Amino acid sequence: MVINHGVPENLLSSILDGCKGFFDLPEEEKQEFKGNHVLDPIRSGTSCNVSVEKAFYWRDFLKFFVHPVFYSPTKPAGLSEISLEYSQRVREVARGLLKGISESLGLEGSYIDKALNLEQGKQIFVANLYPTCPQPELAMGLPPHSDHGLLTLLIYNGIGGLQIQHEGKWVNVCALPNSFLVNTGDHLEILSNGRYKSVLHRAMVNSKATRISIAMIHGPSLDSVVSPATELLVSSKGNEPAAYVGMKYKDYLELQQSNKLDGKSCLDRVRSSSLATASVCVPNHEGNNDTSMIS
Ligand SMILES: O=C(O)CCC(=O)C(=O)O
Ligand SMILES: [Fe+2]
Repeated sequence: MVINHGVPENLLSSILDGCKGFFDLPEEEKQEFKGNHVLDPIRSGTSCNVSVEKAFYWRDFLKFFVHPVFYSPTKPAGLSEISLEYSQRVREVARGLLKGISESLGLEGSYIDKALNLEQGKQIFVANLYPTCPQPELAMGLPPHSDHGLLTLLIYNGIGGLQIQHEGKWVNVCALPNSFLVNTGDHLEILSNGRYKSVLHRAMVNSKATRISIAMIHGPSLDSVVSPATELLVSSKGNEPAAYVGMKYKDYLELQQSNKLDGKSCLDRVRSSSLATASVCVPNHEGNNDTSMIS
């Protein structure tokens, strides 16, 4: 959790209000921003009432790319301006954290920035709406997953629901007002050769109050091939094997989003140990893919 981050409180509440305004639009207006493919810059949709393998998911979403090129839905009025400002401010916080993380790994502060070309880094705005659910025990907002990027900075409207897995148990996460919850993503795990682990998390629903969360994902540039930092693999104590094979971030995104969301199964595909038995293959988008479940 990050406090004292410098992003004004009124910007946090305006962006949450702006997203609520989007979800409150009439269905046909939201349809204009539906999108289809995982790399469409704006996508929205619902998984409320959809049964995927006996589990009911209860969530509407809006996702749009905000960097290196800024996109935003044109409705409701004002959302585009607020989301531009919010995205820029949060991006600065994320870059600051990545500088500290680089240093914590014994690397130069600018290491991650340079190695993964963060000037062109993919930043994705994901708004989630979890309406009140009559039978929350039968439904889930988002199933267990890890985020694909480096760091996700999350805010929500004061209604709890996020859980992370810690020592095999699901733990409720409550943030202080106006703070950012920070989840480490798969690409930080890969780059750090497992020194940082991506966080397995899920979102629960409730019967009393509608929850809104905004997850801002910060990833490498789409054409960065990410593998463990070589500097971390050689030391005076000897060489450490690379635990993951390199993959282009764009291919990883497509791989993750064209498969059913299932814990950290996408990361498992690039683990070196799994390569003895399976090959990493990138989908061709012709299958029955549900890309709505993952950020
Ligand atoms: O709603 C939440 O708290 C979690 C959202 C999330 O994990 C995501 O959008 O990837
Ligand atoms: Fe997530």
